[in-house]
Amino acid sequence: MIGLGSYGYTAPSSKKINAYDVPQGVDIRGRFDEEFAKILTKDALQFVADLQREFRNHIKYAMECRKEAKRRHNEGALPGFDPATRYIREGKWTCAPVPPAVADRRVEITGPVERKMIINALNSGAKVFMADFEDALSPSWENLMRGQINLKDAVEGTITFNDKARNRVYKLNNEIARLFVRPRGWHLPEAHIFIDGEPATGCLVDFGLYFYHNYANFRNTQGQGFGPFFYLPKMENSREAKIWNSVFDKAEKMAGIEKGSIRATVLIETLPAVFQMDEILYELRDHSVGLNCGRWDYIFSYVKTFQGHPDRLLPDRGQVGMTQHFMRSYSDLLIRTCHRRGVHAMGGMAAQIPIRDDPTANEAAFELVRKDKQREVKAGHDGTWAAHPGLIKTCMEVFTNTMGNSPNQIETVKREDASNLTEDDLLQRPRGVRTMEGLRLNTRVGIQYLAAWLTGSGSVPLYNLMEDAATAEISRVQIWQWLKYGVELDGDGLGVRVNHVFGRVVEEEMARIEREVGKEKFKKGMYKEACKIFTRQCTASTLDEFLTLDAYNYIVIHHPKDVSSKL
Ligand SMILES: CC(=O)SCCNC(=O)CCNC(=O)[C@H](O)C(C)(C)COP(=O)(O)OP(=O)(O)OC[C@H]1O[C@@H](n2cnc3c(N)ncnc32)[C@H](O)[C@@H]1OP(=O)(O)O
Ligand SMILES: O=CC(=O)O
Ligand SMILES: [Mg+2]
Repeated sequence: MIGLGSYGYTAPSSKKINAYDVPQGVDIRGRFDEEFAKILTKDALQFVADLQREFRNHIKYAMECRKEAKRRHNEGALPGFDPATRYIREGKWTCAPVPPAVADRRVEITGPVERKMIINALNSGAKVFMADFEDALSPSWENLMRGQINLKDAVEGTITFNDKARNRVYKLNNEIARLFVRPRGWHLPEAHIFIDGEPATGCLVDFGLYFYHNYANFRNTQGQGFGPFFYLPKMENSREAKIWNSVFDKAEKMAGIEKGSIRATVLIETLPAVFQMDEILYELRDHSVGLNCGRWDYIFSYVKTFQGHPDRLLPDRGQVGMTQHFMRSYSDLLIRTCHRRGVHAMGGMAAQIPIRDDPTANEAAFELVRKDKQREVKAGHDGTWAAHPGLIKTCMEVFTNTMGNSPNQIETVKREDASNLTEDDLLQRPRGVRTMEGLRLNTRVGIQYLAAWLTGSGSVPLYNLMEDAATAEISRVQIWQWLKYGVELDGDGLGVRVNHVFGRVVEEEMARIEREVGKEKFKKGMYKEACKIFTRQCTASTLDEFLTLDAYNYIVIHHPKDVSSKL
């Protein structure tokens, strides 16, 4: 059952009785399940509702400020450093000391909050596992609630998974990675939970439920007295970090734990945020464990921020790597900023994954990952991300070759040279060409990713690369930008204009997808719906803010009748 566009903002029916035991003003519209009810307890929901009520206006204001910044950028303004907060950038202050439990983060594995993957990731040999409610997860009610159950079992140490088909039981090793959790971004609603007649804020649901059920166990078993630990995505301004800081203060108070127990790494993955790194750390200085280069969303954000600037069009997606001047400058400045403030400067995700059936291609993929990690560690990053357990050993070797036994490079690589980086360096136009193959690949990847997302998978392997919401966004906005400005594909020598061929490209790539995945899977999957959503967004006169916001309407499923009929 698909609730097409149904989450709206309608008030909950006063007659309906919830099977979940909810506090006043809270209405659960997702399917009832006895297992989910152990997460959606009255006390936990009360905590989420308290967060929602205290912070909803701050969040609304922050989202309005995003719109205002967008308006300025669309009128031609460039993002830059804020003169009003120069005193923070130039001031001598540091963040709270790094908790011993997470001093060494040289390799972090990431993955959705799926049961088997959580066990595999915690056992992978990585120092940290970032469990993802965000880029790697399709936020269906089932995925979110099961994700919470899985994390609770993981923190309790009791998580197991029985793969009956393969006759294999998964359980935790004695040594496991430290757990970080990434809630959704500020912009996403949770349409299965209404609070005072409005959908809850997605990230407050993710954070609130996880924190409520796990803080005590986590601090005892994982955090050596600190924690829980979080990754915070997609922020654009330090005012958004300030809200998180207040959320953490409130959570610590509720739990009766010391201020500064909760720690978070902020992803710098929007273009406006690169000019706010000091300010973001400053707001979170009691709760920070660093920043991370979220390179894929950053590239997406470059296009989004410059949607009104036809002189800043991107070349093919495959050419926008970390060695482009604007990307290298961002990583260098992030390292300098973090180390000056005493916290980790984390690298990002190379998209290559192991290729099982082709040893030569596999070695080439590993070599690309190796090079990317060498660049990161030599630049001064304290750790990096791996998409797959098969890559941990390689990443670990590269970081250990340079860092030896030191847990990080915070005190040893200061990168003062990066203090000379200017706004021009951070905004420099990416170089490269645009090709028909680039257009075709964007189309094929975008549609297949969205089809997977609509059917519950938020990260998938496509053409030997990891694809998730952030990488798919690049494919979408790149096509949008090329169409909007009638770009000529200059890399093939054919001089074809994108808007003359896009319709035909979509048809041909859909046919190719059908051939590649097979008729049966194509028919059963949501490829046609995905194609409709994707092409609508690519051809829209105004750029949609997020691919997943519109697509979310297709995965919202309300169950009021099922619930009341059970009573
Ligand atoms: C831009 C960003 O935000 S990056 C961060 C968000 N993105 C991610 O986290 C992506 C994480 N990676 C993945 O989801 C997966 O690696 C994929 C989808 C890219 C590839 O997955 P698969 O095709 O299943 O990989 P493959 O078949 O090689 O998996 C082999 C084994 O490794 C496991 N595995 C693969 N990736 C992971 C992972 N990230 N964490 C834990 N286990 C993993 C599989 O579950 C499988 O386990 P099994 O042998 O016990 O059955
Ligand atoms: O979240 C990470 C990114 O690269 O985007
Ligand atoms: Mg991201």
